[in-house]
Amino acid sequence: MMVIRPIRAEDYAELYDIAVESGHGFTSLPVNDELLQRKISRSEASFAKQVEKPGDEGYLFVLEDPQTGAVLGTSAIEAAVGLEDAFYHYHLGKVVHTSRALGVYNPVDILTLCNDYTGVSELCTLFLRESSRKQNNGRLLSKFRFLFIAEFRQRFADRVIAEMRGVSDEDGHSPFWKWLQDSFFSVDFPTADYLTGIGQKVFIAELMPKYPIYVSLLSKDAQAVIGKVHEKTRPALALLQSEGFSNTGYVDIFDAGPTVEAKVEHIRTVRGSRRLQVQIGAVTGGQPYMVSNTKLEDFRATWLYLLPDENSDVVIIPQDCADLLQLNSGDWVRIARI
Ligand SMILES: CC(C)(COP(=O)(O)OP(=O)(O)OC[C@H]1O[C@@H](n2cnc3c(N)ncnc32)[C@H](O)[C@@H]1OP(=O)(O)O)[C@@H](O)C(=O)NCCC(=O)NCCSC(=O)CCC(=O)O
Ligand SMILES: NC(=[NH2+])NCCC[C@H](N)C(=O)O
Repeated sequence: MMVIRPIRAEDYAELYDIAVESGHGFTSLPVNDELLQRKISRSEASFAKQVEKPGDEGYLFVLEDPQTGAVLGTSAIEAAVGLEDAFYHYHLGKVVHTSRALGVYNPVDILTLCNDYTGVSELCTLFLRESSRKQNNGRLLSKFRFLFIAEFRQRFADRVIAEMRGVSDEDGHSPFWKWLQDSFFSVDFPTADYLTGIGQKVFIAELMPKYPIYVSLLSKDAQAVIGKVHEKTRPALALLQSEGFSNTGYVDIFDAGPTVEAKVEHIRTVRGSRRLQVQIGAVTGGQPYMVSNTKLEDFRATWLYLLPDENSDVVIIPQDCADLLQLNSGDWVRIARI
């Protein structure tokens, strides 16, 4: 059994290793000591804070192997984006150029710079170390966040997005950025992505093309990757799609990776989750479920086989799981199918 828990200061060295492993285009984990330290302390403060509505909180979790204490992956939720500084996207829209007299009808795609997602919650920083990409680790690391959101609903907005990493190669070359770089910026993609990750985003407003861009005027290579995800990000996208997330035309301004969104009330795990009271005992058979306790700073989640009764508010949890999630008989848990 693996366990999800809030990140702690002692996890710094492992978070640093994960930042290195996550590679180019992984905006939220730049390889920068001070920034990674700050991410941990901001997360600790967010879990400790009294919150009535979403603000500048960032909740960063890790997946731990309780047998060894090793940190196997990370997963995070930003309560509300774009409240401190502007949060940009391109929106892929259409205009129709038509002339009845000439019998011409030309629908064309355009990209428009916008801040439409200001104030929404964001899922981010999903990373599982290669050797742990097995069993339900990846599913748990992505989906437990919906148990947390359902449990602490007032801490999040009504809409949730995730920016999926777009196409770039091993050396950090992005076909979409290449076009922007040649025409408007002079820095390379890893530099632009790094500056964004450490919060130095002013250059975007200063240098980004302000007027809508006709997609047909971009290089063919740039056009080909609009709305496409990085090969290694396909499983992350599949997991969110299975929860009902979809793309409505918004793409990343640097690598044109798709942003997906869902209303909290429509997210499959949020809708299907149940709050039940714990009875400790043996479980044989059953179905795979995610389970979390209902604590904030001591939040814990895992997955295991359970046999919840549709008509009862009580669920039987085995002792080892109760220990892992810090549960006693009579405590409340939230469960959902994984
Ligand atoms: C995302 C994870 C954690 C997922 O873990 P695993 O790879 O073990 O997942 P998995 O269980 O094997 O696969 C999850 C689901 O994706 C499907 N799947 C696997 N490979 C696929 C592919 N090439 N194309 C389409 N679907 C694919 C599987 O069938 C499965 O669905 P079924 O179970 O239905 O069969 C990992 O791949 C990872 O760390 N990737 C690299 C980092 C990364 O790019 N992270 C996302 C950045 S973007 C971000 O962070 C924002 C998004 C977010 O926070 O959620
Ligand atoms: N299009 C992008 N590169 N967006 C960033 C993707 C990575 C991921 N959302 C993160 O937390 O960093």
